[in-house]
Amino acid sequence: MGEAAEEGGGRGDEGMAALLKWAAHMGMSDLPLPPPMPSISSPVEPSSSSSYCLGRTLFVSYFSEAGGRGLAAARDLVKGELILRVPRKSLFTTDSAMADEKFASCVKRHQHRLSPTQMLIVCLLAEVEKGRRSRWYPYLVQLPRSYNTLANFTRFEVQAFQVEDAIWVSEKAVAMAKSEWKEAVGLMQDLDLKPQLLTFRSWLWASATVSSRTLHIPWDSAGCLCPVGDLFNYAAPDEDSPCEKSDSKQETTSLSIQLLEHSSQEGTVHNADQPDGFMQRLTDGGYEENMNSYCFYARKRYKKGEQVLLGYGTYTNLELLEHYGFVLKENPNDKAFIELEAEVCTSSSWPRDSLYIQHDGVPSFALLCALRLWATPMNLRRTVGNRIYSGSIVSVENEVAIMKWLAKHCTDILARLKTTIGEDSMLSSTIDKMIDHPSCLSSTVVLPHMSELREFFEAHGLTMEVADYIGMPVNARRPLERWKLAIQWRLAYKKMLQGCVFYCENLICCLSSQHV
Ligand SMILES: C[S@@+](CC[C@H](N)C(=O)[O-])C[C@H]1O[C@@H](n2cnc3c(N)ncnc32)[C@H](O)[C@@H]1O
Repeated sequence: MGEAAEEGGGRGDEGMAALLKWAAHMGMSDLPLPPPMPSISSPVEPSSSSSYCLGRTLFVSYFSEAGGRGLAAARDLVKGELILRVPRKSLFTTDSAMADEKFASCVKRHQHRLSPTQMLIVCLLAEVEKGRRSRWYPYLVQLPRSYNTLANFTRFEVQAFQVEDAIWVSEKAVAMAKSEWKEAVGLMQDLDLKPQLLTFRSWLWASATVSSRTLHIPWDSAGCLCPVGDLFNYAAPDEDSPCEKSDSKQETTSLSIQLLEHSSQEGTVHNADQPDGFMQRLTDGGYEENMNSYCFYARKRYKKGEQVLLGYGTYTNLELLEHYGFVLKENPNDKAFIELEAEVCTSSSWPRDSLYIQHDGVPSFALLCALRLWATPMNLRRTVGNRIYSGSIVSVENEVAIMKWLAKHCTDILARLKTTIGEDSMLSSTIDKMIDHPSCLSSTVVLPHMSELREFFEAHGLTMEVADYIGMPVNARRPLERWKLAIQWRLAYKKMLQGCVFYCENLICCLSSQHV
């Protein structure tokens, strides 16, 4: 997308200022209700202090450690208060594009063959083609130019995951993107889109835009693109928030903000029991029919200048990578799936996806139950079944046996993976240096990683020697970033397994001393 912004950057200050001016014109506001008179409104206006300011509440800023470009609090914010309202007319949906009759009649001929998400992707590409004629032009030019979602990973980058499960998920994401593109090409040709927009590359861009930026709306399962509202970066949902613990995700919307359970006329609900004076909301955003707008609320207190974050949903690191193109260093919802003997899975009725190691190294409840049952002699399983399902251990012997088995199993898996935790950490910081200082390669390269580095260069048609001499090519930045993401992912995976070994060894120690 020639004119779109670099992720986290933008087409300079002017582009962002133009977007915010456009947002003000479209009626975006930090006020709960549309003001009665335009003259006394407080729209999202570039203020005199900063052209990046949205009304009195938010401003666009850059956060190198959490998401790049994002939104910050322009004043102290109270938990639960409305911070941004985006009117329906500025949301980009399939419906918006279908307002054009010629476009709509062409699309309808293909509609039954394409999913709602494919339709939205086509609509986005058609809107991009309009260039300056598009109503959303100031928004479209601020979209990232490229993404690091899984479907963009090359063969080398996919192999860098090392773990079979992750490789399989990535290959599936790449294959899915290709087949969805092939299904949609006929419609795009009928719409007479420019050849440049018919390519798989353009499709990947548009589908990653939809995957990483859409919000849930009740009338279209593909969701909507929400200008300015999609500048909020992600923080994992708080562990104490009841609905955010839920595993359920919106299938097709990516910033999967569930609908607000209720909303008052003013958009905030007073509740004397809450320290902040606001009813605790179940979510931090949603489409509100009575406001005819997408509304965003502060999920917690924010100090002036702090980044304001949104909980898109509960995701593992692999899911974050698949849909959004990033991983969290500390992700309380991350999970490590390990190979299990068929009998472990069949010995209990727990679904396979509930058998995993948690981010802190502790085996999931279901995994513990399944292992306890598996380690119980067949003829006793029925007798102890109830105890196991209520979370109790069967016996010290049984518990020690499964802990020993699990610790050994994790150790064996770690030993089979090509690199160690230490090597991955070093490689990750080497890549950081290569990204930051592409011209001084030889001083940044650390010897243990020569073979993987060599493979990286070969995958990009370079030799180490040439790259060392001329430095990293500028266009290697994105591949380096994706490679680093794969390494960060496998590092987090290995740490979970190592954490599990520690957990098991500790428990064995405790149980053995108690038993004695
Ligand atoms: C809805 S957009 C948020 C705004 C985005 N930073 C921008 O510049 O347009 C979601 C994207 O922001 C980035 N992002 C959001 N939260 C992040 C986080 N906690 N860490 C790293 N990247 C994040 C990811 O690239 C993700 O796909």
